[in-house]
Amino acid sequence: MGSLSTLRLSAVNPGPAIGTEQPTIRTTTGALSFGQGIVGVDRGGACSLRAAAVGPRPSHRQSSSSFVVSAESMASVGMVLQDLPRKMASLPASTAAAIGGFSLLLLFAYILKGRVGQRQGQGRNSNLRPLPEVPGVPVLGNLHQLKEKKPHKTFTNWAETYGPVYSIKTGASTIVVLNSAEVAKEAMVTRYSSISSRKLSKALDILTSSKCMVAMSDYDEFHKMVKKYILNNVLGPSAQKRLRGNRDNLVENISKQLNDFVNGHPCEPVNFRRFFQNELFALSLKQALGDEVKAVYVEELGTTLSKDEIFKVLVLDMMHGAIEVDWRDFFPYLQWVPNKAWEDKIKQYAFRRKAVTNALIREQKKRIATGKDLDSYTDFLLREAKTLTEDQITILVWEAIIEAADTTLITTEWALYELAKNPLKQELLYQEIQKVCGSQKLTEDHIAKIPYLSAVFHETLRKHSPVPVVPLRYAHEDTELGGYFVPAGSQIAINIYGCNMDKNQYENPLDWIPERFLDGKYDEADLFKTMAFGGGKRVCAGALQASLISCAAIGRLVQDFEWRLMEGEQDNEDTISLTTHKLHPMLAKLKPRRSREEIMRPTEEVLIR
Ligand code: HEM
Repeated sequence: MGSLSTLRLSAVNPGPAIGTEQPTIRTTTGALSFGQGIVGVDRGGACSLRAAAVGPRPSHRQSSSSFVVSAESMASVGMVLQDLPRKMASLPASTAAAIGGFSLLLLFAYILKGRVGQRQGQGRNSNLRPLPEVPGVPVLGNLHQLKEKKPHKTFTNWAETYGPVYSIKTGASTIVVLNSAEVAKEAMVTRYSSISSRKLSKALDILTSSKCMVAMSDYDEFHKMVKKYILNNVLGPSAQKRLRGNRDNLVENISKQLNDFVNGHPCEPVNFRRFFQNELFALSLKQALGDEVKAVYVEELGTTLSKDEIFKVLVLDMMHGAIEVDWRDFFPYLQWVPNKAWEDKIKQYAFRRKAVTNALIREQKKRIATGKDLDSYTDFLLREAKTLTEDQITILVWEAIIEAADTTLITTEWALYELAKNPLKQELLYQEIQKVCGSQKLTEDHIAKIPYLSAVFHETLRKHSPVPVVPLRYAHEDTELGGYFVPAGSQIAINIYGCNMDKNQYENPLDWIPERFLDGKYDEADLFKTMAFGGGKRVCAGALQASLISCAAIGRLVQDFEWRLMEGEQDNEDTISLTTHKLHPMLAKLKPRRSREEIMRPTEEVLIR
């Protein structure tokens, strides 16, 4: 999919939730509240995050085949662009010559198109202002200015000059970039009916099997159905309650492993990511499949893969695949130029992902055939999702795995980094924890009683927004944003990082100050204080799980250990990848605050609530 011709306009038909169980969370009345946008707000302020129904749009995916990718792993077009100049340089000579021969023609077409476009835009809606444009060069537009690896930062810098809403050109495409919470909210909520679809890069089209997953689909019947499935079975409040044991085990295991490591290697720094990543991946497999996975035989590859190798195929390789550049994305009129090596590479990623996910599902089918049912997404999909094809089930199971395995890690690592860097704030958090927990081990039951813990979590999401740019949306009809005219065919980049760095919204936005969320402006239970989870009908389905895991882990690991950064780690804040992975894993020195026996003893039943 992904071609314009398949987009259909559909009138918004606001309706009740569609049996989808969405987290019910109190929302703030503060400036960042999406109120009626995300959902309906009741009089008491309780806000249930329901996806309102939109007029039916036929699903084109019922028979599509098998490729996927995660929302978090495909955030920004700018990241995709980072490699473009290198890729162009490595083109075969014949291709390069063909492109060179076309450049004059393209230049002419570009100028002509720009003029006509301007006239059309003004003619169509003369009441609205034209968008400010970041000056670029003919043909490339602003592509050459997005070479560096952090487009969200470039976008934020441009906002200083051009304001919170402006347009850029990436080759032949126009992208409207939004950098303030107010205008982002307008795009996600008020104007959603005009910009509810996505136009994917070639790589993403292959890897998502033409938008065949919750996070990458257009807002249609398929999306509503599969979002309901994932919420009811994995991510909604009831499912999270049922799956609580997995999260408790994760926190318990990490604390014990860190303690063993510190006792066994007292002089070595701790690479927290190594422990957390492993446990988080185990949890994501358990939630998706029901069983623990140590290894799996993959018939199509003729080999048995270990858990680490499965992680590589299902998570790491797919992240790389998602940012592979096909320069033809920016110059659709050059689609005819072959790029076979590139296509083969992406298809290979997709093939391996499908083979491994199918092997994992096959194991569960064997289990189910013995009469052993488990509370898992796979069990549900195989049993109940009769309208889905086998390939679609493969993709949806894979989606649940990759989405759980990445962004929660990023948030937790950055939070512990900030706490290790700020000993006074860490001490404050520790004191708050002890006041509430005493000699009990901190669990999820304590989180609501420790506002400073929640403030640490939200301030980390704000400063280190794990998905810095929302996967691009697409305006399928003329619309407006921030009082500017936005022509049909524009792509919309919501720069979450830019919104969270807005000086009008946050004082000293570059500083990490959890206290800013304790000043009474924000409802403590509001999961959406910052823009980090997006908003509106496409709000992150995993926000509840991410906050439970991250808060419980941060709290417990500060309760059990004193964290200090290793020498030289103070300003090690560089990021990599589409999500804001810390480029260098945090290296910390840990000092246990309790005896080994205390850390190893099982967690007590907690009777708070
Ligand atoms: C701190 C952690 C996380 C952050 C910051 C985050 C952020 C986001 C953002 C910004 C979006 C895009 C919203 C849009 O397109 O407007 C999104 C979508 C989504 N996320 Fe997350 N996410 C996190 C964790 C998770 C987890 C743990 C899961 C699942 C296990 C998950 C599942 C999803 C799904 C299914 C969607 C698509 C929702 C839709 O299109 O309707 N996320 N997330």
